[in-house]
Amino acid sequence: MSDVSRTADAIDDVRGRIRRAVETVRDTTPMAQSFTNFVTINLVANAQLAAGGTAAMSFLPDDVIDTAAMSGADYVNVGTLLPFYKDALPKIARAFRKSGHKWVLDPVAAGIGATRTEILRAFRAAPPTVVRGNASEIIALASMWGLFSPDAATRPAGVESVDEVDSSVGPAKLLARFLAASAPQGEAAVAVSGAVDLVTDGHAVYRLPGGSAMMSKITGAGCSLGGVTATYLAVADPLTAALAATALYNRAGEAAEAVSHGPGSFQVAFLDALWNTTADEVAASEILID
Ligand SMILES: Nc1ncnc2c1ncn2[C@@H]1O[C@H](COP(=O)(O)OP(=O)(O)O)[C@@H](O)[C@H]1O
Ligand SMILES: Cc1ncsc1CCOP(=O)(O)O
Ligand SMILES: [Mg+2]
Repeated sequence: MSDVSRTADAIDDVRGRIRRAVETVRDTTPMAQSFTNFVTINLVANAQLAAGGTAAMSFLPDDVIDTAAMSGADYVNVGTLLPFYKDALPKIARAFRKSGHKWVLDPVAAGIGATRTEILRAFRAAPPTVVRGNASEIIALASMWGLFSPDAATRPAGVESVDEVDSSVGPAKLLARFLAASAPQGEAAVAVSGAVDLVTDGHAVYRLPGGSAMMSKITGAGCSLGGVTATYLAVADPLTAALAATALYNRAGEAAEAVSHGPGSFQVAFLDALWNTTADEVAASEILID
């Protein structure tokens, strides 16, 4: 078989898995619990509902750990931190590891602040199944876990990326391999968002163009993408979950841009589009494999 037909077969297989993940979420309404920031918590829950899942938000370790037993996967986002999170989050991560519970980490603003760095460093010993972030966050996390040495020009960012998605390919692959080697199921994924999104399982690199620049004019497009990735992770393998959520976001962003007039109406239209975009439309998304 030629390389071209092998790649075509691989893409067909990926498209089938994406379609099934989107349909299974809509058919089975899985719960994905979140421990997330105060800024965008409402959009995360609404996006999970619009994608077809259900949401549950909590910050208390005993509550999160008990609810995880009923949750297909969890979402942890370190965007806004409180002092007690320094103990709570590593405790929660260790409990997830012990029970083999799948979870998505969004390392918002990785590299900023001693408390955030301490929490993110602690996750190295009890790692997530999927990391989803912008390019700067992925580079910073891979660097603080000692998987990669950034050049002197790399600097910590706030919640917005200061790096191009392409500059995160190496760190994203190293991070995904580390996660897979630590995962009870032996599989993991890293998703990097931007104008052209990138998803990797540590071996293949998938690029997904599309979406809308308006997604960076509302707060929480990235956070809610992480929450919806957890919704798909409840029913699918990590790579499929990351690809399905990323592709759904790109199609929904385009649909919302076409009917909205600014950030306010864009957010409303975007939730409608998460609900209305079909599994076939998500699966037919342009996907380029390296
Ligand atoms: N310029 C852009 N063009 C198209 N889509 C974009 C653009 N910027 C961000 N997005 C989309 O917005 C969502 C959030 O990505 P991003 O803004 O990188 O996350 P974060 O908010 O965590 O920094 C993703 O679905 C991404 O594809
Ligand atoms: C503005 C802000 N500040 C702390 S968390 C947060 C939300 C970030 O959301 P996103 O990463 O989805 O843009
Ligand atoms: Mg973000």
